[in-house]
Amino acid sequence: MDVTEQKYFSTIDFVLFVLLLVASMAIGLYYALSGRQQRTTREFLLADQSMKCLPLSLSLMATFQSAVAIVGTPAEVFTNGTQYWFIGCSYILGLLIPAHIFIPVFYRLHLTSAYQYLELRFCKAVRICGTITFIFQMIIYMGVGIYTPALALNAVTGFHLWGAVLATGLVCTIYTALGGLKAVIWTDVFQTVVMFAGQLAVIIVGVQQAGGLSHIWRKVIEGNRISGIDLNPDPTVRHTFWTLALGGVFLMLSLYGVNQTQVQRYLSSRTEKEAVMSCYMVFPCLQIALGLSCVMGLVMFACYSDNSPLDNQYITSKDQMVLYFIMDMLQDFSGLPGLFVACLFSASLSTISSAFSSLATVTMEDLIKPHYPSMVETRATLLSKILTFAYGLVCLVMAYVIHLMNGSVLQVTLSIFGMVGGPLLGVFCLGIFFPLANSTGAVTGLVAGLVLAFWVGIGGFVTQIPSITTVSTFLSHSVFLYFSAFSKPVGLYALYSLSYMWYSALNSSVVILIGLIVSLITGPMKQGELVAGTVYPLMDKAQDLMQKLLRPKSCVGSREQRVKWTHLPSNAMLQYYIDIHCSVLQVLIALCISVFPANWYMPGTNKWSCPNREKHCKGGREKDLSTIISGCLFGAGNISVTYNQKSYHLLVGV
Ligand SMILES: O=C(O)CCCC[C@@H]1SC[C@@H]2NC(=O)N[C@@H]21
Ligand code: NA
Repeated sequence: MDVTEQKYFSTIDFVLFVLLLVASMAIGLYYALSGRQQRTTREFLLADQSMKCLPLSLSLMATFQSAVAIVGTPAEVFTNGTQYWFIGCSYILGLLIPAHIFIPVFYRLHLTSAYQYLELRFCKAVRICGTITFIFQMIIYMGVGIYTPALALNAVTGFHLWGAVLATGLVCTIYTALGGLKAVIWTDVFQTVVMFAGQLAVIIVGVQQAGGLSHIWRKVIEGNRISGIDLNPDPTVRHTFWTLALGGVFLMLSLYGVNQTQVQRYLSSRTEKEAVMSCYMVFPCLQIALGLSCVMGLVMFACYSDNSPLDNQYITSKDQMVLYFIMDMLQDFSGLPGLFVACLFSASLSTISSAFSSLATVTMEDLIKPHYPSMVETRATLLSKILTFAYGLVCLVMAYVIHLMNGSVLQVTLSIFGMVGGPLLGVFCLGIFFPLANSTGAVTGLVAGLVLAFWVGIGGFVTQIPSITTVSTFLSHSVFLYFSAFSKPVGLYALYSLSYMWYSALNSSVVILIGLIVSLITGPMKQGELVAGTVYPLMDKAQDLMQKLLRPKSCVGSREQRVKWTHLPSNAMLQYYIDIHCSVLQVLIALCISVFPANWYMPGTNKWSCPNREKHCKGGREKDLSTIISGCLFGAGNISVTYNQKSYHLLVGV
């Protein structure tokens, strides 16, 4: 970044940033000194199982909303348009399945660590593999999480890079190590408020600075940044409706279904019902967070579409775009840059603190306690605190490693989730949905899934690097050039060019497939061998649901079966909630289809019609029959309200 363009922090900006760190530390210390001073592991690691659904839902959302999303999503929208916004469609199934399948299974087994489930269902080896895989995933993720905001801040305001990393890392480690999960959850709540406030303030002022909504809308339409629904089924296309809405479901399940950081929060809630409700309440929070960062990307595009700071070399990577936008457009509003930086670091702190506490929990519960069963509580808690501190230092080292890599932080992060979280999701699904799966199958599947994941993930990464350094990449590159002559990557290159949004789906499916095959070969589990409660009766539940749908009057299933599963939110409300969600989604999709210009994939003709880029395409906007049908299908939102056992269907055709 050239010196003339260097922007500096005003005093009030700096004060706001320091205030955030002090407030976070204060909340952490409050919980360290209040209550029973975090004396037992149940209190330190599970917040005494006293959490209510509101703070839980904000903490659940904050955990996987780090500076990566705050910086990476606007950069994604600025560069590629709003296609990424469709990942919001994956939040419905991505939260409903955890709420009604994973939470009931984990909560009723009274676990502390999600990986205890793997020992109950399979054996200790599977649990250890799962724990180590999780530790690996979260250490990398923490590195990205702590490095991203410091890098962005340094690049634009000259703020000392490692000073910011150290400040964040130390503050976070101290309040997490002292205050435990309760401190982490309440600081997450505070930091979520700062995150939303910061983004909203910047958008409001940014819209005004960019010349108002109508001007922004015109620039964005001209720049074709409002991407409609891209129904292209090709899995190698980076972002399509399918890679985001479907591939995204697997990504969400790996995070909100089986990731220890979230499972620990579900287990820290007072009752199972509170945990389910907190999962439901995450949905609007995630949609707001996604919407705010996408809108910020559009506002940025309206400001810089004709003179992008990337082109004039003011910044080196597109992930610095957001900070540049803040310092360039909002420089005169002293305090606003400071508020946004506080928002950025809130995102970072809330994620890293959650990662620390979950890492300390699994290390304690899965790797240490089994070897020292007679360890007294106070020593175990002290050890957990020391572990938290140790992970803090590991995180700083990881930040340096990330410093050496380069590339879009959002894509790197989601790829890591897919490569590591995907196989973990697979082994949990193998255990929960397939009673015949045995331990050999689980271990083989997990290892095979991880090997494939890294092969495809790194292969995909390598084949995208333009600079050819070693012979092997040279070979792969020249081979790639050879294949690309056919305009469609084939064989290995089809695998390498798979969209990173499919990694979670591919890897979890491979783990399940291999796990089942190996289990069948080595002798499947007998029904009697299963530990009660470790398998979700998918078939009976599906049968129940079908019967309920077909015969709404009669209450299906025997009394104890209904008791077993119906203490979740009452069926009527649940039914209502699900219907409203699906209907709203369908109407939304129909609106997108009918309102926004879209690239239509003409199945069978391998042709595209691109409506508002007349200059490029011949025939203007012709929509083929299948698209119209899909539009109507999506459009017919059927809002069915179930009220005291009678259901009223309101057919909304768009
Ligand atoms: O921001 C991060 O730290 C990670 C990137 C976002 C992770 C996924 S994307 C889908 C879901 N929505 C979120 O806000 N986070 C998760
Ligand atoms: Na966060």
